[in-house]
Amino acid sequence: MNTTSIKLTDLSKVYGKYEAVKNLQLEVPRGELFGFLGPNGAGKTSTIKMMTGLLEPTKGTVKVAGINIWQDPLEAKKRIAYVPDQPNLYPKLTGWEYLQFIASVFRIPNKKFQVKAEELLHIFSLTNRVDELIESYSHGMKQKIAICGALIHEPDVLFLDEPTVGLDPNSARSLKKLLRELCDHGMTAFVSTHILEIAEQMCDRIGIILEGRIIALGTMGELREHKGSTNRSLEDIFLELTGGEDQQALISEISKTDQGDK
Ligand SMILES: Nc1ncnc2c1ncn2[C@@H]1O[C@H](COP(=O)(O)OP(=O)(O)OP(=O)(O)O)[C@@H](O)[C@H]1O
Repeated sequence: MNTTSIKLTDLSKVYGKYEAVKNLQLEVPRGELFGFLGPNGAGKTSTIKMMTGLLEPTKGTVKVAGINIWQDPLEAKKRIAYVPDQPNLYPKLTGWEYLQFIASVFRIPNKKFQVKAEELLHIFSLTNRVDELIESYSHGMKQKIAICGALIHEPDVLFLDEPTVGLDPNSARSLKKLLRELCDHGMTAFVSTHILEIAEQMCDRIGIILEGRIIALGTMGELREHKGSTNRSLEDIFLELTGGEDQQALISEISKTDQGDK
């Protein structure tokens, strides 16, 4: 059985003359909850879009669930789901109609759809709002219905861009718990986030991307070991690796000077 769920080989993206993603090599095994971190502009969204068939790579290959997404996009897309940070929904559909629409695209039998949809809506406390138009939903509710839509066809690989931004603490906790359970049952999740606490708490492995290259990869324990200390937080490691520590020191210096000036 092939246990590699995502495989990137030499994946690169050049915009004009700017190399945004540089020769990425990465393997994510089946069932892993992988956290993809990096500062603004590091290349996270470009990478995820290439992995989900939305942006053509300049060079290199992406395999998801053993399928090359650029050679066999239809087959690959049956196995994956992607929730962008600003999901595109249909405002004039109700939440239930939206889920029905997704289920029809994936040809899910009605009975199976009903059970799955009700289960997901319950997890995200949307059951009572499902007959309202999506345009009346709050930002967090829109995000939650997008996540329900992504999970309705039980994808092998789920890509999430900043999934907890806009979610209240209860919903964020439900999402974390659900992702863990789904990954324990064999789904693979590739989650890009700026919220380091989330990556630290829930991801099996973390990859840090900077200027288009993966500069660190491993479990929290491995990242700490690599940096030579067992009790460092992901924030410390991230800031050190991405050069944010210098900025942090500068900010402290400036704020000291400001206070001294008063
Ligand atoms: N369509 C485009 N044309 C030109 N340059 C682009 C385009 N899309 C992204 N870039 C550039 O590529 C680099 C990587 O962008 P990308 O959106 O992948 O980063 P990111 O890590 O997702 O950033 P953020 O955390 O701010 O969302 C940035 O320098 C960005 O300006």
